[in-house]
Amino acid sequence: MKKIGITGGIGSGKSVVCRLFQVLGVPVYDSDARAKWVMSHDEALRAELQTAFGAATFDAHGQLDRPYLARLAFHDPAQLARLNALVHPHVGHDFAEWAAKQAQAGHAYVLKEAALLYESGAYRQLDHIITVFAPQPIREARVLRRDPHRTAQDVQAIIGKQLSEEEKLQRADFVVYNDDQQLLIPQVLRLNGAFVNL
Ligand SMILES: CC(C)(COP(=O)(O)OP(=O)(O)OC[C@H]1O[C@@H](n2cnc3c(N)ncnc32)[C@H](O)[C@@H]1O)[C@@H](O)C(=O)NCCC(=O)NCCS
Ligand SMILES: Nc1ncnc2c1ncn2[C@@H]1O[C@H](COP(=O)(O)OP(=O)(O)OP(=O)(O)O)[C@@H](O)[C@H]1O
Repeated sequence: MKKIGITGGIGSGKSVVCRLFQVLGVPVYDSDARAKWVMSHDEALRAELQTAFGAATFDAHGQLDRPYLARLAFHDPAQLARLNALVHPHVGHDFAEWAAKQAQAGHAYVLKEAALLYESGAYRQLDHIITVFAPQPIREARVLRRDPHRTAQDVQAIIGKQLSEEEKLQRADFVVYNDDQQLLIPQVLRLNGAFVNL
């Protein structure tokens, strides 16, 4: 079973493209969602996060305070590096377990969706990488529509923490253009046809 990564900057449309693959029956691992899950449920990681970022990391109900962590991490490279170093290894193990189960179920390939496949080193666990590309002004407008709590500066700060689109395009094995010019479904169907025969 092939493990294929799918990445792209914030607002590029990774989740939308993954939903199309899911419609075709392809299992998709959502790294963002799983990162949040392990940060909330893994007791050792919770303790490490609290030590690193203080009592305010979890609210009075024990829930992860994401806006607090976002303020810390997306505006301070040292804090972000610390957060990544704590969380990414857990996501890597969680993905390996998940992928082993999918292999037993007989799937030809699975997708791992993550904003940070190259930055986190996760690409090393994968056979091929797809980059979803959209120009920055389109990405910013999409995120501001999707996340009303974020300002344009917030989105630009996050973009500044991610690898440039040029580098992602250069390193990718496959590209999906989600630039409001090219149709998505034919691109996904073409890739699916290629992946089942890899
Ligand atoms: C800092 C946190 C709590 C902020 O949560 P919040 O709900 O505000 O934002 P959300 O998770 O939806 O992220 C918004 C977008 O920011 C980008 N982003 C997320 N984490 C990172 C990161 N570590 N570095 C750069 N960009 C990131 C992604 O494009 C993401 O979709 C959260 O992003 C987090 O826990 N990040 C660390 C884990 C991680 O690296 N996840 C990404 C893939 S494994
Ligand atoms: N082709 C498109 N046409 C219209 N809206 C789109 C298109 N692609 C994505 N969107 C919208 O743009 C927003 C961002 O897309 P999506 O959440 O898939 O991005 P993402 O790459 O997963 O972002 P993030 O890194 O933040 O998780 C969503 O609200 C989505 O519905």
